[in-house]
Amino acid sequence: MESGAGEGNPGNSVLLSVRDLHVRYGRSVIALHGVHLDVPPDGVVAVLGSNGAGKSTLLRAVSGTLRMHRGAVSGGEVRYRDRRIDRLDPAAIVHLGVVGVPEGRQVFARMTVEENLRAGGIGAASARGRAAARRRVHELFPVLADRARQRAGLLSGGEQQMLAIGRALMSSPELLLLDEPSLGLAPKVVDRIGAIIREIHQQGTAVVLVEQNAVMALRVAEHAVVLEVGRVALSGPAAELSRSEDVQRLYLGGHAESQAAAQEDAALAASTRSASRGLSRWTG
Ligand SMILES: Nc1ncnc2c1ncn2[C@@H]1O[C@H](COP(=O)(O)OP(=O)(O)OP(=O)(O)O)[C@@H](O)[C@H]1O
Repeated sequence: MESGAGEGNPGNSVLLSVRDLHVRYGRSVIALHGVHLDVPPDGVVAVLGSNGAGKSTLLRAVSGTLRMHRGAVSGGEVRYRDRRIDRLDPAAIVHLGVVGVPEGRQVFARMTVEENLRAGGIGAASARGRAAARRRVHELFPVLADRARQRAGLLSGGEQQMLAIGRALMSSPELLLLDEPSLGLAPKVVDRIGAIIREIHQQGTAVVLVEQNAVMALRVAEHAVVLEVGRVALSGPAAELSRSEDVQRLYLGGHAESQAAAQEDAALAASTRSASRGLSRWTG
């Protein structure tokens, strides 16, 4: 299989490379058992799976935040631009260009929208860089410009999610880690968030998208992996995964229209790529 989700070709075509990653919480919980993931530069990779499969754990291992949750990498490695990052602290990883948006829209509720964005831009290299990032955020999310002086806690759920993503974009990341951005949002808002993630990707930012909403994720992503109890059970191009019987039964079940739409969108995304790639079933 080419670079993308699952096991790929380490090298220049890979921005993020997760190899044989094992993660524990305390002594007794083993959350990941040898996970592989590749993200190409400018790629969007979805990580699907049900509750407790290990999706957030994988993002925490990449963003360096495992320790905040009493977790630790117990084997394998995470490389970003071929540099080992699994022993770095979260601030150093942000500095390299990898920024996460944790599950649950953790905006600073008592601060204004503008103050939230400013907080996200603190690490930006220059005032000019911050201004350019703010322009980009306001273009992607005009509501954040309209509500600049409003307290973030008064925004709707969807607007708070937009603010959380906008705040992450303020440091102009190369790789954005999104943990369940659709959680608890109405279908129309989910569609809007999905469209914005695509736009962010088209502007040149790579994305790892953790989602339980497989319909949305397979529309947005080029590649996807399915985690089952801490292992990669399936990986491949999103178009092929959305045709897979297992994925349809377990994650797209009963949504015939959604399945068709996801397949159509994923096929469209796939048609823009020249190489044809195969679906891998993981057994390890
Ligand atoms: N801080 C923690 N301490 C102990 N166990 C944890 C901790 N965080 C997660 N786990 C366990 O690790 C496993 C993977 O959890 P994780 O949150 O990564 O799954 P997930 O796929 O993101 O699930 P969800 O979609 O429900 O967020 C689960 O068994 C979970 O109970």
